[in-house]
Amino acid sequence: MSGMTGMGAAWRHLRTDRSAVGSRVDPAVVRRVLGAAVPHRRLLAGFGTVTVLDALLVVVTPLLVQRLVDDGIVAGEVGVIVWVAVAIAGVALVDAAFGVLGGWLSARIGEGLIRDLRIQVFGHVQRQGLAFFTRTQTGALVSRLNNDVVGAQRAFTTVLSNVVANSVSALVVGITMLALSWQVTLLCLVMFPLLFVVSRWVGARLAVLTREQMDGNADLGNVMTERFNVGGAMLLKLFGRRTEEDVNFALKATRVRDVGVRIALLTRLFASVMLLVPALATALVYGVGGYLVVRGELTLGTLLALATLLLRLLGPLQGLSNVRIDVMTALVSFERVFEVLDLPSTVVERADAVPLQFAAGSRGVRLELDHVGFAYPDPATTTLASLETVGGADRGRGSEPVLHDVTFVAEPGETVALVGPSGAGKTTITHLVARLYDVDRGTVRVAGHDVRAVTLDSLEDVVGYVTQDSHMFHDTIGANLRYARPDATDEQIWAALEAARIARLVRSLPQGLETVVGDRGYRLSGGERQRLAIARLLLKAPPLVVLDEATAHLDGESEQAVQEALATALDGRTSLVIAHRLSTVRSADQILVVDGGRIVEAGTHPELLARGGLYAQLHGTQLVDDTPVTR
Ligand SMILES: Nc1ncnc2c1ncn2[C@@H]1O[C@H](COP(=O)(O)OP(=O)(O)OP(=O)(O)O)[C@@H](O)[C@H]1O
Repeated sequence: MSGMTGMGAAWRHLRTDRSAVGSRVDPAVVRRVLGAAVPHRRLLAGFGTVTVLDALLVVVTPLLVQRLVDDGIVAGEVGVIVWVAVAIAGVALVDAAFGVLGGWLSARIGEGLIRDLRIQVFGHVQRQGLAFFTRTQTGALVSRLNNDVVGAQRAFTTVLSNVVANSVSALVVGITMLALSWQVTLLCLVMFPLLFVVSRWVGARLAVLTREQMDGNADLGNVMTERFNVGGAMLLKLFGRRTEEDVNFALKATRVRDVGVRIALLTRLFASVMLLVPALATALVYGVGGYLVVRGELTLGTLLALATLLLRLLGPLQGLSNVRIDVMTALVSFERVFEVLDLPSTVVERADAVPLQFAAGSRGVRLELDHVGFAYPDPATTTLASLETVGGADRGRGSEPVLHDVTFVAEPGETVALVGPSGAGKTTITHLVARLYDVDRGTVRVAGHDVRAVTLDSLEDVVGYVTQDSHMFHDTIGANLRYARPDATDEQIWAALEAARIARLVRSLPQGLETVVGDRGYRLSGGERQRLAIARLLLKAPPLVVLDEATAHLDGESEQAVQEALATALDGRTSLVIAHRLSTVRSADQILVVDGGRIVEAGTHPELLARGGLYAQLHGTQLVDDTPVTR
């Protein structure tokens, strides 16, 4: 460690984004960072000790060289030569051992810190309300979880080793050199300011270029991720924009190339200066020192020791000149992580929340919406601007109310169908049932309890959702199903698959339950995916089911399979269904017609038809006639 290359360390600093340096050190952030380090204090103490001892070793070898030359070679004492040479080897061994030990300790501290921060951020993000995820760009969030957390860790251990090791080394080397020959030392030190001037100049320019390069690369990355997925690629093909896309991409790639070339040029310049200054200083040491040796004012050994020490001063001095950048960069990374940790969730479990109780095996639970009013939360409160998908132009503007005075009751075991024009608020109503969002006015009650008064886990156990595009993780069919019920036996899983009319397909797959599905796995058709989601729901067996019926036309056979599976899933449960099919509304106990966020009509199919209102209009245009032609 003591032989650290000044060049590598200096270069890393130059590439550091200096935008952080202008900001102020926030004592609160510093306190939190220290708090995060507390669990690792023993390792930190060990790391500090090893670093200091290692830094002290920097001067030992040059001093041994002095003895070797003066007392051994010049004096013709072979014994001394052997003794000192062995000692030099010993120091090298100890140095190497300290290097390994220090590296291990710093990795333990750093990786431990990453682990702690990752677990905290993951847990916190998981508990965010749905509003957070509708606004947040997944890439930006994942990068925050990966890069910033790693950045915080790296900066933290860098600051530690930089400040401690470099201060001790610079101090010890400086004092030793002065003690050996203050004249030569002062003369050499005159050269060093030149190094700082150049490195600052290059650093300032590189900071700007580095940022440009990062932005440029991120830009390229975004273009690719947005277009190289099924949705984006489809859009590209449907609108025939290939040539424009090529040109746009080429422009961005050119920008990245130009910045890259300029960075390379500055790098070479910097490298040359970094080599030149010590070389000139060495020339000075040998020139002036050699003269002093001839005049008998300096021994040959001392001259050689000075020359060696000089080179060992470079790295620590360079490192110390960048301590502020290191500290600020570390704090900025930490701040960005803390920013995510401090974002409050829109849906929070009350401290006095109780588990939602319902009689096991009951025919569903009662669902009641009581004068519910709702507006989607203001984007400013749901996510961080830096994590948003859109420009955030609507931040802070608040949202218009989407639901007004919505009141209805679904008795245990009843099916309530929601129908209405697009954008009327049907999906929004379903979101309020499992508290994906909180109401602004009125109350949502499940089994007689206000959903805000019960624990989120117990509420999630009671309510099951099957959406049009139910998500499957990139995992096996078995694992996806067990997500609903980890202790399910294979028999129970097959029973659920059977009931969801998908068992035959799973059996026909070569790997059966072990078949990997999801984004990058086996391509399930719309109908298959929905039936698998129904099987998952059946395993969970919630007494209240929220269902968004498929609007897409499936082929006759899957259509019938999905309908049968749904009939099984809803049987004996309370259900709230966004209905798109005639068969569903006909069999529903109650149909609610939603328009402009209000329930404008309610009743059974014949009642509403007879009324001749909005339902009668929608009936002909919006509902898929899937009733078998038996009449
Ligand atoms: N996450 C959201 N943030 C802000 N506004 C939203 C959000 N989701 C939906 N809206 C708005 O709320 C209103 C109701 O939307 P909702 O999705 O509930 O309608 P819907 O009846 O289910 O429509 P569709 O049948 O087309 O799915 C719409 O004006 C919509 O733009």
